[in-house]
Amino acid sequence: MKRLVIKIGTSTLTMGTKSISRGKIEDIARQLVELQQQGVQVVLVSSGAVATARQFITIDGWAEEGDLPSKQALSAIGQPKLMQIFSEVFRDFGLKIAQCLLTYRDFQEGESRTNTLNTLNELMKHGYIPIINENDTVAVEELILGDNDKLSALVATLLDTDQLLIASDIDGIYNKNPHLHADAALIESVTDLHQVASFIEERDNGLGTGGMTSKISAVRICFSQRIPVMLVNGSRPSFIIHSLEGKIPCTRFEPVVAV
Ligand SMILES: Nc1ncnc2c1ncn2[C@@H]1O[C@H](COP(=O)(O)OP(=O)(O)O)[C@@H](O)[C@H]1O
Ligand SMILES: N[C@@H](CCC(=O)OP(=O)(O)O)C(=O)O
Repeated sequence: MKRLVIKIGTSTLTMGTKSISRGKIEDIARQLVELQQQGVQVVLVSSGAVATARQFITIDGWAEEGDLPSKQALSAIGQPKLMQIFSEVFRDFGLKIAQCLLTYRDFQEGESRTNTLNTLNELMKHGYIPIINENDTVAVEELILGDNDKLSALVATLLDTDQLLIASDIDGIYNKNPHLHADAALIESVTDLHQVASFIEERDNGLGTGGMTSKISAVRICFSQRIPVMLVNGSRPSFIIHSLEGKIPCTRFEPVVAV
């Protein structure tokens, strides 16, 4: 594999708490060093701006506000602080990072798409890891949907990547929501998205709210360009390397290639 897009959600970065986990960012950095040594180019799509702001801002009422302008403002406050944490931790591992804030519009045919592609390619050519988030000041799609899953799929297709890896708070897709049914069984391999659509049963976890629905939509976008997707549990140590090596349970979405 030469190119890998990895989507890290708020629940992974916070390990389910209210603060960004430096330990988890170290875990990610350690794995990216290993991937770079194997010649893999990595792009991160990372959420966590709003959560980072909530960790630092104590203005009365604000941190708890759920309305869109408050979330946009929190994202603008938290994004540079989040990048500072990435920057400090990744520097200790010798990793070079860059920030790209994008919207869905930047992926439509035209100048923005070309500019985005050129920037990402140039960064990777020079060994920089692009860290992408939605530009929440000018677009609110992902703030409304509550995830960056679609954004990560758009990045994966733009870059014609070999694989998209989505880190979630769960090992993969089950035949029913395991938070609601103790006997739910993990589906390890999916080739037909119609087969799994009926397995989705959402519940709001209060952190990322995109749920399994947005993950399956992201897989659908990737399948349109025959890009495989792995859905893995970001709270597991070494979740990137171990899922790629088949050492931990996860769901692999493999597009069927016509013969
Ligand atoms: N069939 C299913 N299998 C697994 N998870 C499911 C299923 N249906 C709904 N879900 C929900 O999807 C959630 C994962 O998505 P999400 O809440 O967006 O987490 P994250 O932001 O960590 O990616 C699970 O915690 C679970 O509540
Ligand atoms: N772009 C915003 C929100 C995106 C978001 O909530 O995504 P996720 O944590 O993956 O469900 C942020 O960085 O906080």
